[in-house]
Amino acid sequence: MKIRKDNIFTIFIKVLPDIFRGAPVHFVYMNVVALVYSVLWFAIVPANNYMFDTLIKAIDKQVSVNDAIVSILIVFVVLTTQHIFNGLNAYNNMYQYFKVRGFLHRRIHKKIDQLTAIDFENPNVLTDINKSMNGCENAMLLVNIIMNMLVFYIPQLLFYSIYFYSLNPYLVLLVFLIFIPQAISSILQSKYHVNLEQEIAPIRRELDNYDNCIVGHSFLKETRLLRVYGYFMKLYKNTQFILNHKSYKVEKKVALLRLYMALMTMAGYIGVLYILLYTMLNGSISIGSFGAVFISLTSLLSIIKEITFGSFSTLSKNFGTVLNYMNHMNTKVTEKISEQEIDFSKGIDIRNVSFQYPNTNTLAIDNINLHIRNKETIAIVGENGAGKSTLARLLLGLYQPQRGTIIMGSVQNKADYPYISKKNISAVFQKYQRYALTVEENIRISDIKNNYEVLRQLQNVELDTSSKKLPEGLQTLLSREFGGIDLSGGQWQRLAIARGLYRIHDLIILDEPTAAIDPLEETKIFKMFNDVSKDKTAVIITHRLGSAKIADRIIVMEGGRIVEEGTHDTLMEQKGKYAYMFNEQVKWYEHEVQYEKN
Ligand SMILES: Nc1ncnc2c1ncn2[C@@H]1O[C@H](COP(=O)(O)OP(=O)(O)OP(=O)(O)O)[C@@H](O)[C@H]1O
Repeated sequence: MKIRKDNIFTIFIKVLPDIFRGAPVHFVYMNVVALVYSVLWFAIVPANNYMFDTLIKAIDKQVSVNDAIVSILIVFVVLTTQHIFNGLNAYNNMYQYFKVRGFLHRRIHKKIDQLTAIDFENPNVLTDINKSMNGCENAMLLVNIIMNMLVFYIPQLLFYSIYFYSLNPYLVLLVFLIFIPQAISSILQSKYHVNLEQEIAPIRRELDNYDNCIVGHSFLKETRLLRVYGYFMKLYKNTQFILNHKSYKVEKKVALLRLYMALMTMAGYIGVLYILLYTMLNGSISIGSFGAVFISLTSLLSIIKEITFGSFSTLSKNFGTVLNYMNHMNTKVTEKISEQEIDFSKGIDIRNVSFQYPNTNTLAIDNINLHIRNKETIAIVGENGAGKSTLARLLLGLYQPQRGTIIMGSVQNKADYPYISKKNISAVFQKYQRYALTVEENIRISDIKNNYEVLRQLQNVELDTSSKKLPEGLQTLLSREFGGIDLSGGQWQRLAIARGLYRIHDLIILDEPTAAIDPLEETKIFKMFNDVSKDKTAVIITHRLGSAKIADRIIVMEGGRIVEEGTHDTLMEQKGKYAYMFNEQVKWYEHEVQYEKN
């Protein structure tokens, strides 16, 4: 749900509970301190008034020197207490900022966790996430600024108004005339900045992407080797130019607006001084009152400036990102039913399943029908882009098919069916993750509470755990960035497979996790995998057809469809696509062996 029509105050009401919940006691304490500070801030005006009048009377000997000293002391005490509360205020703001920021970040992460895998294939969702991270801190700022208005600035204006009214009612009118142009300016600025934020958020994400390509650790080796620094730098510069150009245009408009409004404020200021002088000269107010008001005018003007140029301008600049935060928190998430154990005794039924990625116009999976028997090992083969990984993700329930149903026991995966986390499913992906954790944590990450046989899984995948390779055994940290060691690509893949096997499962999917392992080793791993998965349902996706032979059945995919299926022998007899691909691979290996011999 996109929030479009909200204004600063309705958004304030909506985000207030979030900010309050982040640090409730502190929120109350902070605002009480700000209110007391507000009273003290104003108290200097009557204190000055009293001091000036007493000093003038002391010169005329109407009061004693002691009275004069007391009047100065009063000003001194008010000023000192003001400073103390100012410090308290600053400290409170800082403390509350860190506490609430942590709380809001956790909320955003929780929300992201509720999104489904397919949401992440949608660029708009990625943009929203990026924008909401900016927005959450600004949501905090928005609440703090408005609360500050309510407990500090508005009481100030009220005190000043009463005081000025008591001197001359016209003074109040003029003060508000100073304020109005500033308020109009702030509303307009807010509008400009909201529009700007909506426009530049995708550009900023693009810029971050190029930035990552230039300085990101994972890109470094490839970008250095390919010498593409210049290429990305050019893209970065162009995008930055567009971003800056759009921002400059809006900032220029805002600067002009502020200039006009500042001129109007100055006119009002001169008006107030004129009335004051006139009122003093006709004897309606004392010299002390004139002095106190004259000094307080500077203070009042700084308050109005702070409200409009400072607080309101910050608010208006960042208002757009707060809307993004709200939009993200209001994103409709697929209804999630807590974890369930799936009954695979009747196998898996894939019925008329079709699937299309967001923002594409072709089907990645095109009307697939397949029954996978319980404890069967299926190999899925096919050329790049045939739909193998997409089918795997549908089986895992990461994506929901737009048409058709996948039935696993009592659970169905189909459009608009509630999302269910599955307890007894495991997988190893093509792009598995390399966690900067210890070896043991890398394996146990999905089930950290239980201590199954980590070592056995490492032996299964034949990962060398000797002290030469892993100086601290299972507790060896795998990350150079944090002072640990790194593994080779093949070793990381073995570790990822061990992680997949470690998770208790009845269905396991290996989506080509063996690309960095040589063909002979891969066959060995698949044989081992076949042994340990005898009583499990297993799906293996591979490009090396020699490895597919170990499966009970081979599925050949092309253009999102199943074009052949059977055992290795029956498929070879059919002399179709599989036989062709297999023979081509054999020829290639024979050629490689011959080449090695020569
Ligand atoms: N995130 C995505 N967004 C849009 N289209 C996608 C996305 N991922 C895959 N596709 C498209 O869906 C089709 C199937 O892709 P898929 O990754 O399932 O193929 P595959 O058989 O696993 O390929 P490979 O062997 O190269 O891994 C392809 O046409 C691909 O371009």
